[in-house]
Amino acid sequence: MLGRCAARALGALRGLREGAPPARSPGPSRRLLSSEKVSEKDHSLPKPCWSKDMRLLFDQFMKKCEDGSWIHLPSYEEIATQRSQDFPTFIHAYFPTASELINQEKLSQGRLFTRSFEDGLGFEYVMFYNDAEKRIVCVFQGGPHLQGMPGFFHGGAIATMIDATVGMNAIVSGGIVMTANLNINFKRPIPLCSVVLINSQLDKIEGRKLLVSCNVQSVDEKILYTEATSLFVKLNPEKECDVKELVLNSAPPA
Ligand SMILES: CCCCC/C=C\C/C=C\CCCCCCCC(=O)SCCNC(=O)CCNC(=O)[C@H](O)C(C)(C)COP(=O)(O)OP(=O)(O)OC[C@H]1O[C@@H](n2cnc3c(N)ncnc32)[C@H](O)[C@@H]1OP(=O)(O)O
Repeated sequence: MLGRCAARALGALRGLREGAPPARSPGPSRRLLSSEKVSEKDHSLPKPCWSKDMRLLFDQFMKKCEDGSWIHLPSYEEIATQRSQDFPTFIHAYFPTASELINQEKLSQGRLFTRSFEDGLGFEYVMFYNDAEKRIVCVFQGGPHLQGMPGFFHGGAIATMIDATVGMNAIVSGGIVMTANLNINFKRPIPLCSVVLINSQLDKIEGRKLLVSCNVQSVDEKILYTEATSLFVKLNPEKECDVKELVLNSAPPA
């Protein structure tokens, strides 16, 4: 049985994408621009650009999902709740001072950074969650536009995927969190366009703080490329209940 946070985060991930209507149609505070083209594609499913290693690992983990011990996490270009009319309310509740600085039009163009590249050129990845072990494994295939030193991934690209993986682990365990601290040891350079496994583990929850660690390994687990520890902090707990209800429970329009 999934915990409340995990169930809600998974609901938010799947939410509006499975045929369910949005909480309310976009109102004056959240009009879609004509230039907006949001793909509804679940990017965590096999694509022609995925390598043999990536497909093999995807199949292996999907097999592990059959008994329910692992869960495949879908992934879209924007989080489901971002389209809700209530999203600006959500932003304001959590970031009362910063919300004035956010341009609503630009917000409506927001895309998840890791899903904003053309297929195969940037971040191709799929995550699997094990609730009993509080683990998330990310199978990551980086594309040629993530180059740093010629022939290798840019450290910032690796940091991004680590943040996304440990961040997802913290979200499913803690709800709405932000990265407070991320420490990375780059031990070996990662060859460009290779597939790696990012193994993350929730180590501890101390009040609002969640500590998550991870390593990045080659698919045969023989090379340890990177190790990281992170601290996530749950946001604004006093306001969490009502805002979470508002944003995450997508009630159909009356
Ligand atoms: C909307 C619905 C969501 C559903 C999601 C569903 C799907 C998601 C799909 C995709 C998501 C992909 C995942 C991506 C993850 C990426 C995450 C990020 O990159 S976040 C961006 C980078 N981070 C930031 O910008 C954060 C900036 N910092 C802050 O906003 C604040 O500092 C804070 C982290 C929020 C903490 O501030 P706050 O006032 O709330 O807390 P305190 O300062 O009082 O601290 C609390 C506690 O923590 C300790 N702390 C804080 N910071 C640090 C630190 N850097 N190092 C060590 N300790 C720290 C502090 O000492 C306090 O401790 P204690 O209570 O013991 O005193």
